[in-house]
Amino acid sequence: MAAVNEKELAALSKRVGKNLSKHRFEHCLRVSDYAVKLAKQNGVDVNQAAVAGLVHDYAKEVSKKDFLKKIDKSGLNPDLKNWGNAVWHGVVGAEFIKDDLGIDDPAILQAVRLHTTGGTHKEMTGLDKVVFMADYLEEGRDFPGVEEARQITDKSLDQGVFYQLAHTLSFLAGKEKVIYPKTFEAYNDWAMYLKD
Ligand SMILES: Nc1ncnc2c1ncn2[C@@H]1O[C@H](COP(=O)(O)OP(=O)(O)O)[C@@H](O)[C@H]1O
Repeated sequence: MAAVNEKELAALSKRVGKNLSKHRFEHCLRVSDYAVKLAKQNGVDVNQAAVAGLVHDYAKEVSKKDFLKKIDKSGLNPDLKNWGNAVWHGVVGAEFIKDDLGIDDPAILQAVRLHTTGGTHKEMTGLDKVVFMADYLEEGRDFPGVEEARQITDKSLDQGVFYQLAHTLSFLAGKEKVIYPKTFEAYNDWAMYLKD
């Protein structure tokens, strides 16, 4: 991707901020910063990391009605309609980012699509992993184990991805929540990949 200068990033940031509450926007700014840090550590394009981190939750506050409309308009799999905001804001959110913000870099859009669910080790690019982990580890996060997760990720981005998948599955199951199957598939794939 062409380099994004400070001015372009500031303009994008303003547009993202208009679509989000203050606390959500501040999370996006921190995810962007953490994504840049992880990108530098892992030889990933820093511009793409900054932009993908900034926009990853752009659609987080979109209404159910507008998500359902977008699924139809963008020709996405109608099965998505059976899910909710947790899945939509990434998978369908990428369509809002393309249509409203004019971001058409497929690498950035994919990182947004995968930022909640993760994906298999073959599917996830360095950028996808950086954004997935930055969302989990940004400086405002304070769940038990976050420091351990940061240390693991500093040593190995792949181990960080696996840690997050395992802990998110266990967290959601502990709360008896519905879990999007892609995350199970991703977990099994990473377990086989890293443990063999
Ligand atoms: N595989 C999954 N299936 C269903 N819900 C999930 C899954 N993974 C995460 N979630 C939940 O979706 C919500 C959004 O998560 P996430 O996208 O990681 O946060 P953010 O909104 O900061 O980007 C959280 O409540 C999280 O617990």
